[in-house]
Amino acid sequence: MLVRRVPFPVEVHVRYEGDDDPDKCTARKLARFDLAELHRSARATPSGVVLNPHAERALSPADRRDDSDASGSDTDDSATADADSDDTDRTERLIALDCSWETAREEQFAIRGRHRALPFLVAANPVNYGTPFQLTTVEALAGACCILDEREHAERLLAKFRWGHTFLEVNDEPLRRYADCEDSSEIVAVQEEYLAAE
Ligand SMILES: C[S@@+](CC[C@H](N)C(=O)[O-])C[C@H]1O[C@@H](n2cnc3c(N)ncnc32)[C@H](O)[C@@H]1O
Repeated sequence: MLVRRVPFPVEVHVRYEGDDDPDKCTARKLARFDLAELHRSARATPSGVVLNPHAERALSPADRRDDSDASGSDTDDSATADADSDDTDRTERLIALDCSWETAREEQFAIRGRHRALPFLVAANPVNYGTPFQLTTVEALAGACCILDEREHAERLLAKFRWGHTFLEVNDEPLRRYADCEDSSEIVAVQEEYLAAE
């Protein structure tokens, strides 16, 4: 099957819980620079690709295919899946939930959209440096942009953080390999290699 990838812009949205240290909050900083829109309730948050570490399906380039078969091959896995997404809307929306890791339980992610977990990537922020999977909001959004072939957008987001470029450096190889994958199952196979080497 021919898969056509069309470059189209990514909108960055954050469901902002506000229970984390505001001075260290990466989502607030993104919003200050107009790089993300914060939403105070799930209801006010638009639907899109929800970055959810509890999701069963891994984010993959298939999540932005301009291909009507893509929804059949990589369907929504969440009870909160978007029922009213508009196929003609060419803007991909990435949604993160900014809250403290202590409160980031599964039920917190009751946000409309296609829920996706990020594959193995390590944090580069000073608080969790070197920890796999537990990324800050900006790292998660930037990682997702790279997987969706929007590396420049990732660089724009991370440029506001002193340590931002380190995230792309330490994850350079996996991010490039993930971006070359076809779908979620390929991503998981690549991820296995990194997990085995841990
Ligand atoms: C729990 S919050 C912590 C935010 C932190 N206080 C900050 O200032 O950036 C991080 C958010 O990034 C996204 N995220 C982080 N790691 C992820 C992963 N492995 N898979 C999917 N999403 C992830 C989720 O939306 C998650 O709720």
